[in-house]
Amino acid sequence: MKIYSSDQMKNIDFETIKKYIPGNILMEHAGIETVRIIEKKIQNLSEKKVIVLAGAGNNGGDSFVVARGLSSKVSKLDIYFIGEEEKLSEDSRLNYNICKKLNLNFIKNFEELMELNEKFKYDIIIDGIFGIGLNRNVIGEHYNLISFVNNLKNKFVISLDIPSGVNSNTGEIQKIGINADLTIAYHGGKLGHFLYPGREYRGKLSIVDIGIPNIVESEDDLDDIYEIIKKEDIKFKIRNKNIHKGNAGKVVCIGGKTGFSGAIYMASEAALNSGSGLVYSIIPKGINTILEQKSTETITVPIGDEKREYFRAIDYVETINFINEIKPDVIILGPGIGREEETINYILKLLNEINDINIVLDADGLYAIKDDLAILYGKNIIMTPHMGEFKRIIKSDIKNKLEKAKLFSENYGVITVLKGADTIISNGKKTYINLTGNPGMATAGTGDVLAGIIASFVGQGYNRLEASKISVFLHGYIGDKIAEYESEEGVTANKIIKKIGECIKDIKK
Ligand SMILES: NC(=O)C1=CN([C@@H]2O[C@H](COP(=O)(O)OP(=O)(O)OC[C@H]3O[C@@H](n4cnc5c(N)ncnc54)[C@H](O)[C@@H]3O)[C@@H](O)[C@H]2O)[C@@H](O)CC1
Ligand SMILES: Nc1ncnc2c1ncn2[C@@H]1O[C@H](COP(=O)(O)OP(=O)(O)O)[C@@H](O)[C@H]1O
Ligand SMILES: [K+]
Repeated sequence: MKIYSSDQMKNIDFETIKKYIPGNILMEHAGIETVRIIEKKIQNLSEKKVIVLAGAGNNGGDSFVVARGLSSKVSKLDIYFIGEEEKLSEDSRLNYNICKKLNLNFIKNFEELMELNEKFKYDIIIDGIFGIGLNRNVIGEHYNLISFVNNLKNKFVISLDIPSGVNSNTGEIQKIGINADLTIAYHGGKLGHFLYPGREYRGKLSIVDIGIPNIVESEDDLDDIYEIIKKEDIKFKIRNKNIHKGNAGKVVCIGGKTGFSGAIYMASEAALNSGSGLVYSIIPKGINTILEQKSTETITVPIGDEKREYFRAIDYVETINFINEIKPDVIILGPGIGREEETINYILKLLNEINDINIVLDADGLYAIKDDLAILYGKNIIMTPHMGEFKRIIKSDIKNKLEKAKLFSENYGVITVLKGADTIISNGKKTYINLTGNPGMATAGTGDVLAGIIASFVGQGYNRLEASKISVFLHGYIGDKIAEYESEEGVTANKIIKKIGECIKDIKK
């Protein structure tokens, strides 16, 4: 499902108003649709005492329409306008004046608001303080107002378009944000509704149509496309009836060192359980015995001498020879591989040699390239960093992480799967935010499993972006199933592997 950045949304509003529908009609739609949703969702509405908080922008304008629509349907309604009348936009002023003419009660100042609340105890708060026009940190009287709302007891907070204080592009909180129970968004979801921490602030999300004609978006070919991944967007390919293991996807996992054999084991098992025909694990010989005992279907390919506990640079020759011989569809490079200097050189030498094969670069494979990013150019790479690994690579903080992941993908020609509670997948043009998964997945090895699933789907012929999208959704979906059957605490990487098949079936339904 498509979602929007604030610039895209502003542009859509602008084009609609310029060519087709006046702003005050859009505002009317936004406000009236909001009233309709409130009537549907709030029981005993006629008994409720409502305070409408209106800011100086068009979000405030929407709230004047809501105030007018709700005033006769509730037991008490007051408006607190935090702004200057002279600075209101034409559309907002129109609705402000209607509220005045209707003699709706405007609260004079913050002190009066507190007094009235003491007396009546508002039970519904309409938040029209800021919408997608928020462009700086919230301070002063706005800060105090938001803090006042968040501290109220027994209230139901409804934010118009986006909770005030949440940045609609990044989901970041601009110093303080309204903690909403329900957000009613106009025309479409915004990035800030789905990226944390904004995702936690917005409560339930309802998206309403405000009458923007379809033609506006077809005329406006958006350069960047943002989507959240829905179950119905996941399309698994039908497996060809006469395939054999040699052409059902050949995956090579490269990684492991003493103490970290589990990572490569889990990546390989995840690949197998996602449908790959053949999975090989290239590992330092020193851990071969352990891995052979654990794996039954995976073919282990030990490299180096008996005591070799980690890869050395020279091992790349043997590795490349093997790769040239078996011609895999995809290589996972990095799980459990470690950070020995020799190993880093091994990884860099390998990457220099491999040009046409798909690579999932994970874990310490990402550590190895952190000072040699040019090595990524011209290759078919999916990178799967978590936030810490990504920070190390881009050498900056991860504020505005979506934009940074998108830019990185564009600049280096890779697909970035930036893992977290709101995993972001981008090829630089198209960017997805994933909604599946839960805090139970913050446990050792779940990342290795994801790398294995992604590689498996790449190997089965899905394009890299599609494979990443499907895998991230599926991985989180399985985590959610385990949390539902057992508990979030019960989620482990091994359980995720075991449920891959069942959940693929589930998603196909
Ligand atoms: N006509 C339109 O374009 C439509 C706009 N709509 C509404 O309009 C909203 C966007 O309206 P605006 O662009 O006017 O923006 P907002 O209503 O979000 O507010 C922006 C105003 O707040 C000020 N501001 C921003 N950050 C501030 C801060 N931290 N502290 C104090 N003041 C701050 C800005 O200078 C500006 O005056 C949408 O979210 C939506 O609710 C909808 O009514 C649909 C139609
Ligand atoms: N709070 C969370 N909500 C949803 N998914 C999460 C959460 N925390 C972690 N995950 C997922 O779990 C996986 C963890 O991967 P990673 O950090 O690489 O762990 P490891 O290195 O232990 O395998 C990622 O896919 C991430 O998206
Ligand atoms: K708002």
